[in-house]
Amino acid sequence: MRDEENVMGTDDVLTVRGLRKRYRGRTGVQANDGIDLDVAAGQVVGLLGHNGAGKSTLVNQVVGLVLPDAGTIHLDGIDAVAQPHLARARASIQAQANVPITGLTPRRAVELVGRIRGARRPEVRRRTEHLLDALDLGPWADTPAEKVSGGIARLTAFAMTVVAPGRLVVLDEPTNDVDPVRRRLLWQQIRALADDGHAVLLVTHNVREAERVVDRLAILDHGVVLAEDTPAGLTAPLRGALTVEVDLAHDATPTTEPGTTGPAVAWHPAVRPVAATRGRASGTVAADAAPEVVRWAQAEVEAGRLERYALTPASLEDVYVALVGDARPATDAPTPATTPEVAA
Ligand SMILES: Nc1ncnc2c1ncn2[C@@H]1O[C@H](COP(=O)(O)OP(=O)(O)OP(=O)(O)O)[C@@H](O)[C@H]1O
Repeated sequence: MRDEENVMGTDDVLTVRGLRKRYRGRTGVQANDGIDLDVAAGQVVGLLGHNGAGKSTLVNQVVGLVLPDAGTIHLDGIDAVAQPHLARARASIQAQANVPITGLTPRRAVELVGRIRGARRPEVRRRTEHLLDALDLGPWADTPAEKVSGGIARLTAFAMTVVAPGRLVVLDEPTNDVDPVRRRLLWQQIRALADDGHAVLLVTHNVREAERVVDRLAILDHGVVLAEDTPAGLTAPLRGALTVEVDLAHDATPTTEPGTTGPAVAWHPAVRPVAATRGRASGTVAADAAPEVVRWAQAEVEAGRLERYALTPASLEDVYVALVGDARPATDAPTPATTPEVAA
C-alpha cells in the first residue's frame, strides 16, 4: 500500500487504498484483494480484467452500493465509505445494465436525468442537443425507447450519465452493443469529458480501442491490480517486438486445447506464442526476425495449412493477454508452450 500521508495528490478526484471485499456464502469469493487506484481530474483511467476479475465490485464500492471489508475510498475529498450518499452525489455512473426507460424517448430520458441531477433547464437542453448530435443519435432521439436497438439504448444510457456529469464519471462497459462508427464517436465523448476536467474511470474489455483514449490503465486479475501504468509504459517491455497472428486452415484447433486431432504445424522458432483460440493463434516476434517469419508464414499459406497471417506492432492487448494469461490456471487460458505448435 502507498504512503497514507501521500494519499491524495492535488488533482486526485478518486483515491482508493487497500480495498478488500469478500462475498460471503458457500462459494466465498475474494472479489477485491487490496486494491490501490487513483483517478485525477482530466484523466481517463481504464480498468481491464477478465470476467469475474473484480471490476464491478470495485466500482460498486466507489459509488456506495457495496460496503468494503477493509480499505479507504476518497471521492472528491469525501470519505466514500463513511458517507456514501455524499460521495455518490459527486459521481455519475453508467452501470453495466441499462436503466429501463420504457415510456420515454432518448431525448426525454437524457433531459430528465439532467434535471434530476440539478442542472438548469437551458443547460440541460444545450447539453442534450450536443450529446444527441455528437453520438449521432438524432435519428432516434424522438423514437419510443421500446423501439430503439440495443446499441442506441446503450448510447442513450451514456448520454444520460454525462448530461450533467459529476466530478467522477464511472463507465462500466459503455461500448457494449454499439456499432463501430458510433463507437468512435463515443470514445471522442469519453475523452472530451476528461478534457473538460472530469475524472473518468472506464471499465472495458475493448483493449484495442481504449488504448487510444486512456491516460492510464490498471489491469485487474482475481481482485488484485497486476499492473498499472500509461499505455506506453505498459507496452515498453514489448518495444521492438511485433505480433504475428495466424488463421489456421479449415477452422483447426490449436494443440493447446484438449481433444485436438490432426497434424501439427510448428510455429517458426522465432515466435513466442501468446494466445490460441479455435482457428486462430498469435505470438510475438522480435522485429529483426520478422522477415524470416513472414517467409515461413507465406510458405504455410501456400502449403494450405494457414489461411492468412498478419504482422503488427505489439500492442497493449498482447501485454494484457500475457499478464492475465500467465496469472490464470493453464486450463483457463492457452499458455505459451515450450514447443510452440498450432494444429492444422
Ligand atoms: N453479489 C455477489 N455475491 C457473491 N459473489 C459475487 C457477487 N458479485 C460478484 N461476485 C463474485 O465476485 C467476483 C468478482 O465479480 P465482479 O462482478 O466484480 O467481476 P467483473 O470483473 O466486474 O466481471 P465482468 O467483467 O464479468 O463484469 C466473481 O467471482 C463474482 O462471481
